Amino acid sequence: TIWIPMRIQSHFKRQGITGPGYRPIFGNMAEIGCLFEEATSKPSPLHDGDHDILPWVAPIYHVWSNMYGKPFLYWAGPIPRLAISDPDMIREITMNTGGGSFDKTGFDPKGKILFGQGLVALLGQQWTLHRRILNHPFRMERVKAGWLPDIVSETSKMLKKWEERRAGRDEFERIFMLQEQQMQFFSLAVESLNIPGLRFLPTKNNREMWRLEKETNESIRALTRANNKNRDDSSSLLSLLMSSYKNQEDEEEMLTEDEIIGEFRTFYFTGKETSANALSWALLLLALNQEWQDKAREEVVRVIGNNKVNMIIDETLRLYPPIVMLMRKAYKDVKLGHIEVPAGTELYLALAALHHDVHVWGNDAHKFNPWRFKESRKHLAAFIPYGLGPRFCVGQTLATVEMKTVLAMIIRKYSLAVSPTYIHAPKLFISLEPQNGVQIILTRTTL
Ligand code: HEM
Repeated sequence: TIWIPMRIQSHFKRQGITGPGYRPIFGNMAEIGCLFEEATSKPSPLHDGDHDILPWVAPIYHVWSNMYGKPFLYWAGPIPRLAISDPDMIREITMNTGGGSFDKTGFDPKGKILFGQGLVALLGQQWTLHRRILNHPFRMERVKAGWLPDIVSETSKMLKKWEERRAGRDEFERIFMLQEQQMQFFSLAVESLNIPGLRFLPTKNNREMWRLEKETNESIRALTRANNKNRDDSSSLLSLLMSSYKNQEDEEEMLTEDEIIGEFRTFYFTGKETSANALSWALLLLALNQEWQDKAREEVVRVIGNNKVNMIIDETLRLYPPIVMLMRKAYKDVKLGHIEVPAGTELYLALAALHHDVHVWGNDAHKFNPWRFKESRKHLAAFIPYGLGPRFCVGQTLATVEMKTVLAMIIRKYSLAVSPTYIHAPKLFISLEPQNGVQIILTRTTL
């Protein structure tokens, strides 16, 4: 806790990389806590359509990169973290994830309570097996045949609810609600200091988390069993997860019931939070930019391709990426550009900083300008809301189809304006969310 971190710190210093100094045992955890608290205590201004969100959603990156330059080194307890936003380095790390030098960081056991033991958390052989199976339900043809009708009918129901202002609740909504409560506890646990063994003690919060976990698992188990009886709906995610697949050696591979529950919990979080928040940001940006709303509505009504809707979604994901940073770890001593990175260093890939980098995107980097996506990509790793390399988002096609459909259905029917009660406060909760929601005034279009 003293000698090794000091040695690593000097190793980086010799290469010109500095940062907030190491403090024994706790590293920079106290400063990180303060920076986040300060960031979330005040709303973010939204002057002249300026969406510079870094001070709010990645305050440690914003403050320390200005103080120490890029990249810089900070300490998660006794673990060194190198914070990076250089697209070449990010490409090298993400493309080579799982290849021996870099991989995801071992998953924080606290995360299990939210994600279950699903794809996001797995490494090595187990990840390869799950990913091979899970690629199937998310292919475009499956998304169109299996998910799109549900997306359309659920969105119609939502629009009807907006009109009728009433809410129903079935088993799926119950699981979402349980997961949302779990997220509050998860966030508290992540913000608090990592005391080994604390998560096993029957504290009030831990007991509540265990109860929620048990209830969620039971609800999913009930769904699985019901699905087992009624297997004609072969396109549902659950049925596809319960099917077997042939691997390259022509052997049958199948997930166990517990593995299915783990993946299902992963998807409740990864599938819902990210896309729902991205859609909220897209609605806000459209409400703030009438001219783009009109362009998109015209496109949707006349069914003339969907380039502008795509561009709007990409620009939303650039300005407000639901996943603000990716974490990796160097498992061997590696050379990253000109930097020698010792094994055990964690790599904080500052995705939001990359998306807002004026050197990559120009002086209007913080402005909403979907036109920028008309041109071909500047750099493979300049725009990576879904990640890059082998661990890129398995649900990307589903998310894109879902967001396009929902957005198109909303703007076809309503014109949007930001409510005067809206307070702009982007917050990194687990994904990037509007801290106080997005209040929008909907007016029925005459179309
Ligand atoms: C706007 C919506 C979404 C965004 C921005 C997003 C973003 C991401 C990103 C950045 C990663 C890579 C994480 C890393 O490299 O460490 C990822 C992975 C993942 N995403 Fe998404 N995602 C979205 C929607 C979805 C949906 C709809 C699903 C499923 C229903 C999903 C399931 C997953 C899973 C399971 C992984 C882990 C993949 C693996 O490790 O092999 N995501 N997502």
